[in-house]
Formats: sequence, C-alpha cells, structure tokens
Amino acid sequence: MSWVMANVVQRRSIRSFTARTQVHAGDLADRAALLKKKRREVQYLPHFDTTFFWHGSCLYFVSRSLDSFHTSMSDPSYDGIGGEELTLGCLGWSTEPIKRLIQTCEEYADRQTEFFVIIYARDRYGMSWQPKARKPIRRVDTVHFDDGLKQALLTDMRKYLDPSTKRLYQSRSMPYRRGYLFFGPPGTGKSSLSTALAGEFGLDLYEVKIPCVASDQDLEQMFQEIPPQCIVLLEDVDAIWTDRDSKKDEQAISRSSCTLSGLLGVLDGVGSAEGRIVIMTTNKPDRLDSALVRPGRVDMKVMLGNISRKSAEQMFVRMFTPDIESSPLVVKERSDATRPDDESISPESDALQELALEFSSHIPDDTFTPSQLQGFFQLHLNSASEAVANISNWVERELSKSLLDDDISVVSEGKTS
Ligand SMILES: Nc1ncnc2c1ncn2[C@@H]1O[C@H](COP(=O)(O)OP(=O)(O)OP(=O)(O)O)[C@@H](O)[C@H]1O
Repeated sequence: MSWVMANVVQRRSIRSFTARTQVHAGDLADRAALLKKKRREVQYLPHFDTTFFWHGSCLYFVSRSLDSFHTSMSDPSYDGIGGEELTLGCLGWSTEPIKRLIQTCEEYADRQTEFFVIIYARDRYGMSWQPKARKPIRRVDTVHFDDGLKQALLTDMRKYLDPSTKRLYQSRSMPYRRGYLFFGPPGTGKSSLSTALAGEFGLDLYEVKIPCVASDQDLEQMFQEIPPQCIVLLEDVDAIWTDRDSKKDEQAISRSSCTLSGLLGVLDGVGSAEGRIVIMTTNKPDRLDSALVRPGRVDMKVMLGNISRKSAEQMFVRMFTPDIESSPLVVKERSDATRPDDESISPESDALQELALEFSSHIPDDTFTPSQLQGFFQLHLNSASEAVANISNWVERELSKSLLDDDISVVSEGKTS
C-alpha cells in the first residue's frame, strides 16, 4: 500500500486517500517489538476502492476492502503491519508481472523500515531484564579499526550464526557458543562495535556491567534469564574478583563482588544457553586471568586502538558525506544500482576525498583515540574545509595537553610514593 501511495497516488496527483493515526495495538503489543521499529505517526494509504495504474509495460489494479480493514483493526493482536487483504491483478495471461511487482513492493518496504538494536539492562532493583534503550542500527563500517581484523570478525560471526554451523557443533557434541574479547584504551569503540554487531546480525544486546554485579548468585540469575540467541556484553571484565586480589589491594576496592569462578560457572556451566555470543570488553587486558580468555571462552581477540591515518581519512569522508538516507526523494527514487557507492565517481566526492587526504596528513598515526577525533568533528560539522583548516592547530593543542597530563601523573606518582 505504501508503494502504491508513493509511486501511483502521489505521482498522479490523485486527490483521495485515507489517513490513520493509530498504527499499532497500543498496550497489548510487546514493548520490545514496539521499540524495534519506528512507526510513522500518520499513515497515508490509497483510498478504499480499486486503483488502476501502469507499471513498466503492464496495467495493474489493486483493491482495498473496507470490510477486511475493519476486521484487521478489531483483532487485538494486529500490530499495524499487514493484516489487510488486498487484491492485486494485471491485464494479461501471465502471473509473472504480479510476482515482480510484489518483489518491488517488498524491497521498497525494506528500505522504508528503520530498525533498531534493543539494549537490555537489569532494572534498578536488579530483579529482571528490561529494554533500556533502542539505538538506530549503526553500520559496522562506521566503527573504524583495522580493516583486515574487521573482516575476520564479521566472517567469524556470520559463520557461527549460520544454521549449518549449529548442526555441525551439535553433531560433534561441541557446545554451541562463541566468545570475543574487545580490548583497547577508553574511547576506541568497544561498546560501539558491540552495538553495531548486534544491528548487523539482528540480535538483541544484553548488557552486564561487571563492576556493578552484586554477587555470583545475581550473575547466575541474570544468565538464566538471558535468551539463547543474543549478544551478552560483559563490560569491564577486568573488574572481576580473583583469588590474587587481597582486601588491602587498593585497586581491589573498585572490584566487582562477583568472582572469577562465578563468572566461569555461568560462561560454560550447565545454565549456559546454547547459541549466545558473549563479548567481553576491557581497557586492561593484561589483568585478565588466563582461564577467562582461554579458547572456548574467548575464541577471538579484537584490539581496538588509537586511530590510524587511514581510519582518520575514512572518518572524515563519513562525517562530510551528504546524508542521502535522510532525503525522502532519494529514498523513493533510489534503486540498488544507485546505492551510495556511486557517489565515489561524482566530482563532489573527488573533492571530498582530496580534503580527506589533506586532513589525514595532519593526524599522527596511532596517537589519538577515535572518540577524541569525533570530538573535533563535532566542532566543525558544517564545513569540511573548515575542519581541514583547523586540524593542525587542534593536533598541536592535543599533543601539548597530553604532555601536560604526563607531567601531572609523574608529579602525583612522586607524591604517593
Ligand atoms: N573506532 C571508532 N570508530 C568510530 N567511532 C568511534 C570509535 N571509537 C569510539 N568512537 C566514538 O567515540 C565514542 C565512545 O565510543 P565507545 O563508548 O564505543 O568506546 P569504548 O572503547 O567502549 O569506551 P570505554 O572503554 O570508555 O567504554 C562513541 O560516540 C563512538 O562513536
């Protein structure tokens, strides 16, 4: 119906259409499902009647029936998507044009739908999981780190989630689970990458902040309530309490109340559900116990470090590429043949590439975190050339700041010793 609205009714200036404001069943709908998709507040559709239109070289007609519409609206489980009976026909002897049109409409609907990643966290009493936030899906290519490593990670996860892999694991009596360790300094994209991966593979994300877990029993309870197909994000896993930590240890004060054996128990114990992906993050990989990161618990380690010159260039291009997704005209007109890659051949994008190259030549390799650089872009979002003009001053300032920070830490170390 949306396709007919955009491509027939609006184009031919047909002046009658229907509009409705209630597009889901309100309280009865599952909250997580509601969070997952963005619904338009007002939905415009063709009028109840038969609409004739040409598409390609065929004459089609589509009919909406008022009775069928009423029936779907009175069904309490109706969620506003589909449900209504439509009759679609075309003049001719073959059904192929109808199948083609249905496919076109399906592709159109996919492009119109905006999906979100649902992030679950424990409620404030630590009693149950609650959808905490929905985040628009972030594409993995917007998280910048080593390209080879990124491809290896995506391939590994895709392979793991393939149904044939599950069968293979089961037939070999191997536990069907996968673990990853993302490590690197603060602000290098560990959380962003986890959310992007959840979006890429259509999985919900269950967030466990290890320093906030009250006890091993709580951790066990949490894991028992996590569904099988999801990503579990264990943040700051270095805060887990190990036997080496003594009560006098100053760093141990900031440690979690759950223990290494408690964590190992939920990772591979009886209660550990099959099919889930566990991602652990840490800023201090050297503090992790070797038992926690052994193969089977951590199958792949991904280092997210300071930004390289190449990634700075890619980030620049991403920041200043016109936002084609937000233009309704482009969404409507765009076919797969005109996807964003085509921009790379336009003169504007050549100019942008040149600016990006000049910009990145001022960025010292492996010195700033991506989040630091993002902070710089936030100050100059309106003009790419302004960003290029200001970058060398910013680099100088940041470098002198970090020298100052080093001095301060030396002085404070001197005081404490
Ligand atoms: N590699 C990256 N590529 C693109 N953006 C990044 C990257 N790393 C960080 N950012 C940006 O910096 C901000 C902070 O990133 P994020 O929280 O993912 O870092 P983190 O490594 O998880 O930090 P922490 O260890 O403090 O939790 C985000 O807004 C994110 O967009």
